[in-house]
Amino acid sequence: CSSRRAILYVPGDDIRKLNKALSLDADCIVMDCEDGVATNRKEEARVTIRQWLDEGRASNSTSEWSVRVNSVESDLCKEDLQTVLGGANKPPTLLLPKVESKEHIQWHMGGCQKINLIMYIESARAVVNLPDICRTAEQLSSTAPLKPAALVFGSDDLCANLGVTRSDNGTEILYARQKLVLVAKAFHLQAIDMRVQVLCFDNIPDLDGLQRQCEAGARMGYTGKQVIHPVQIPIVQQAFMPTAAIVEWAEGLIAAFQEHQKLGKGAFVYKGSMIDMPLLRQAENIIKLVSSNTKV
Ligand SMILES: CC(=O)SCCNC(=O)CCNC(=O)[C@H](O)C(C)(C)COP(=O)(O)OP(=O)(O)OC[C@H]1O[C@@H](n2cnc3c(N)ncnc32)[C@H](O)[C@@H]1OP(=O)(O)O
Ligand SMILES: O=CC(=O)O
Ligand SMILES: [Mg+2]
Repeated sequence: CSSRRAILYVPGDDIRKLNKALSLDADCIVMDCEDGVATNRKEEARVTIRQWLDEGRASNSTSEWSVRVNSVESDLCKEDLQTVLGGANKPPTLLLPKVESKEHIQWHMGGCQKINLIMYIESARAVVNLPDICRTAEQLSSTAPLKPAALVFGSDDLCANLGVTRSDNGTEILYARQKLVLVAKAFHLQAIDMRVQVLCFDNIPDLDGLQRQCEAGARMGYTGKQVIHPVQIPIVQQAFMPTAAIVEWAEGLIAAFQEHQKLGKGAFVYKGSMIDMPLLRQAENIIKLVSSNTKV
């Protein structure tokens, strides 16, 4: 499956921004019913999203047009699901915020079309229960029309839940950020990183800061990031795409590895480094990442 590098939030009730998103190149567009939508606009958001799906408005877009519903514990989730999934044209991916326990994903949906499920981890309870949540999602996916696809690190809600004042690099929530990647990999889920908290000074987004945070996330094993503004999309997409030099290194390493295997050598030196099986796996990861990213 292709990985979602830049996932862009668009408030589901904001038709101007939805139209704008048609011209953008985000990997995944999240039509939001949750925190980007005012409480008195929730119905407007779900109805607008249903209309977009019914009319196939994004059918020519190369982005994945998905929907974030409200959390199971809000009073809004059931109605969101009924409206958003209650038509012939279903979104390919559903994002479920504030998943806290396995009980939150033990809910049912009608229909037989498989829908990707992206789960938000954004509270202390969710971080503690994370393996249990993923295991339950995996088990349910054999019978439910849901296919667990990714975990999102919801740093804003996590900070609010913990009472944390976050610095730019997020040291205060590093443990949770790393735990999410670890558990995601254990359950073959994509790990999608936190959004940058500070967007701008005088309305000029801090794109260098964004780039640095993407690179740090990529080093930790994240392969995508949440964004809220169009200018952030290309920075994120590029940061989560290996450079040509790295791809060349990986291809060369794989070829050299195969040659040395034929010679009966499991370890050898390539471009000044000792290479053995784990390095081959790293090189294969890079090639896999390139082929799973359809947009450049
Ligand atoms: C923690 C979380 O859960 S994050 C998710 C919840 N938050 C959100 O969804 C916020 C999403 N982002 C936004 O709503 C906006 O970017 C804001 C409110 C922060 C700023 O909006 P604006 O003041 O309109 O920004 P700005 O003037 O720089 O926008 C430039 C252009 O990009 C468009 N744009 C801005 N953000 C978005 C977006 N998220 N999606 C699509 N288009 C957008 C604007 O409509 C404008 O286009 P236009 O001139 O053709 O109308
Ligand atoms: O939903 C995202 C978050 O950071 O909270
Ligand atoms: Mg959140």
